[in-house]
Order: sequence, then C-alpha cells, then structure tokens
Amino acid sequence: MGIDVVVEGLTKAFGRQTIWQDVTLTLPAGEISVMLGPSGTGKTVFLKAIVGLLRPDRGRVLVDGVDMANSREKDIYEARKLFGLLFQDGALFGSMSLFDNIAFPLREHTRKKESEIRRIVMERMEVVGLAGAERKLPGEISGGMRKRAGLARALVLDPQIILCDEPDSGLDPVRTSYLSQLLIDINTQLDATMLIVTHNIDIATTVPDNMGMLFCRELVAFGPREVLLTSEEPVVEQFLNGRRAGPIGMSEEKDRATIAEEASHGLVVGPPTRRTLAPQLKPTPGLPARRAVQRRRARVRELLDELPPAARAAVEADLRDTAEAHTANGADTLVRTRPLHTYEGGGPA
Ligand SMILES: Nc1ncnc2c1ncn2[C@@H]1O[C@H](COP(=O)(O)OP(=O)(O)OP(=O)(O)O)[C@@H](O)[C@H]1O
Repeated sequence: MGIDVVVEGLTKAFGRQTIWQDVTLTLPAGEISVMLGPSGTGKTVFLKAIVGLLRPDRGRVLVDGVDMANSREKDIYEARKLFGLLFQDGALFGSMSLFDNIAFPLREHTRKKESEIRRIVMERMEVVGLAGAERKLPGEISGGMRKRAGLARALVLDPQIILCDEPDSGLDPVRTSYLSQLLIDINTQLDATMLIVTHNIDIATTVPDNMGMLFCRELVAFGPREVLLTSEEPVVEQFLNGRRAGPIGMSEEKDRATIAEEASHGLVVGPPTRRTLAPQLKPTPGLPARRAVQRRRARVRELLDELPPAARAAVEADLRDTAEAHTANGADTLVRTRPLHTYEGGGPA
C-alpha cells in the first residue's frame, strides 16, 4: 500500500520571488490527489520539493520517516526509490529504445538479473498499452505513446508514491479520457499514493479522491474532491469554469484597477455556477475495487463535521449511494468498456 506524504509549513523562494509559503497538507496513503493552479503558481516546483529535487526554504516533507526537505542527500536518494516520477515531457533518453528507457531505473537502482528486468518491463509496458513497441525509439512514436512510456518507467520500481506532472499535456480529448482511466487502473493495481498536477478539468473532476489548488503564493484549499467541486471560492470557481471574470489574470492575480476596468466593460463575476458533481471513475471491469475507496470513506466520514455544507451534502450523498449500490450489487458497480491495451487507437506501433 502507498504511504502518507506529510507536508508541513513548506515555503520556497527563488531569490526574492516567493513561489509559495506555508503549504501544509497530507496526501493520504493510496489515494489519488490532484493539484490545480494557474500557470506559474509553482506546481512543478511543489512536486520537485516533495521528492527532494529542490530544497525548500522552510518546512518539512515527511515520507516514511525521512524528511525530504532537510535530510542528508544520501537518505533523500534512498527515499526517492519509493517514488515513481512522470515529468511533463516523459523525459525519455532519445537514443535508447523504449525497452531500455523503461528498464533504466531497474538497471540503475537494483541488482536484478536481465531476465527479471525483462519480465517487469514487459509487464509494465502491457499495463500502459505499449506491448509490441519495445524496440521503438522515442522519436519514432507519438506524444501520447511517449507519455505512456514515461508512465511505464515511473512504475517499474513498484513505487509507493507516484507524482505526475501534467500527464495529459499534448494529448487529444479522447486520449486524455483513456489516460484518466489508466490512472485509476494503475492506482487500483498498485494502491500507490498519487499526486497529479493538471490543468485538465475532466481529469481533475473524475480521477482524484482529493483536490488542492495553489494561487497567489498560497495553498488556497486541499481536501476531499467534494470540497473544491462544490466550492464558491471565486478563484476555484473561476478556474474550474475556465472563465475570464474573476481574480485570476493573464499573469496570475489581477490588481484592483484591472478588475474595475473589466467591470466597466461588463466583465463581472456572476453568481457561483452550480456544477453537477461528476462521478469519480471506477476501475476497468475485471479489476478489483480500489482499496483506497473504503479507506477514504472511513477517513472522510470522520471529517464530515468540518466540511462546508455543500461538500458535506455531496459526501453524504456519495456514502448513501455507495451503500445502496453495495446492497443492490454486492460490490461496486464497474464502468468501462475497453481493455487497457487499446488505450491509444491503433495499439502498439
Ligand atoms: N530553478 C529555478 N530557478 C528559478 N526560478 C524557478 C526555477 N524553477 C521554477 N522557477 C520559477 O518558479 C515559478 C513556478 O514555476 P512552476 O514551473 O513550478 O510553475 P507551474 O505552476 O508548474 O506552471 P505551469 O502550469 O505553467 O507548468 C515560475 O515563475 C518559474 O520561473
């Protein structure tokens, strides 16, 4: 099972530019969380700080007893083996075949025999729908396939924590929805703690158990998905609805003069839009139920009294529906029509 990632009072600046300050949250073990935020608010920097690739100025990141922010480099390096990382471009080595790219962490960090490496690589390539493409070079495949190769590489060390930076960038809407399903299925199979940075509202609304948002050097919110999805906080509303009216400007926050000028041109923030809460995706039929779901239900039930009324009502409705579905079906209803290996039309090249 994945492990908790506990972030306490994290602050990072580059010179005089504060990126974010006093960020405190816990990524619950085995659950999927999404971090939203306008461009430039420091989401990538946040992922790098969690995995110890960037040292914050203050605060701690606790992973399995190791403080990824303040420990010795040697201890951070060891703890990093718990992570699978997918950065924006897949970060593949251009001169290596997909097989060698995906095998790289195993050859680098383990003493496994080649036969064992082969077994693991082929298994992970199958999971992400790349079976048959082992000999291809990154330059010979589509962007979507490169993403999936990056994801396969992130999975070979059986990570307990998976960090994905914009896994959907450059993907068309159909491939993005397959990717959403793949992320849910990976979580089902590995029960790993996952943090996904994305601008894609479909992924944000259908994949995670928890959502957070960075804006204006602060963590605006972090909590069960129902909290952000029912939030009337102007910045969250504006972001989830993709509107110009609101506090987010072209280069992060708007100043008062801009807001006043926009109002004089008729661009005003209206009443909050009532969004219907999109249901969270379920694992592909044939896979077991996600273990995180039961744990999360128990956890969120304990939080009910602290949630805003709309979020509490949404959580209660979910708890009720699930109880009814269990009674009716004897198990969670599973929705999905295709096997994983047909994820990107045409299958392996
Ligand atoms: N190594 C660095 N040195 C100096 N400044 C940096 C460094 N890395 C990032 N920054 C700055 O930190 C800020 C946040 O960058 P980051 O890439 O984390 O934003 P983001 O929220 O991930 O953006 P996007 O959504 O566009 O990918 C930017 O202003 C960036 O220029």
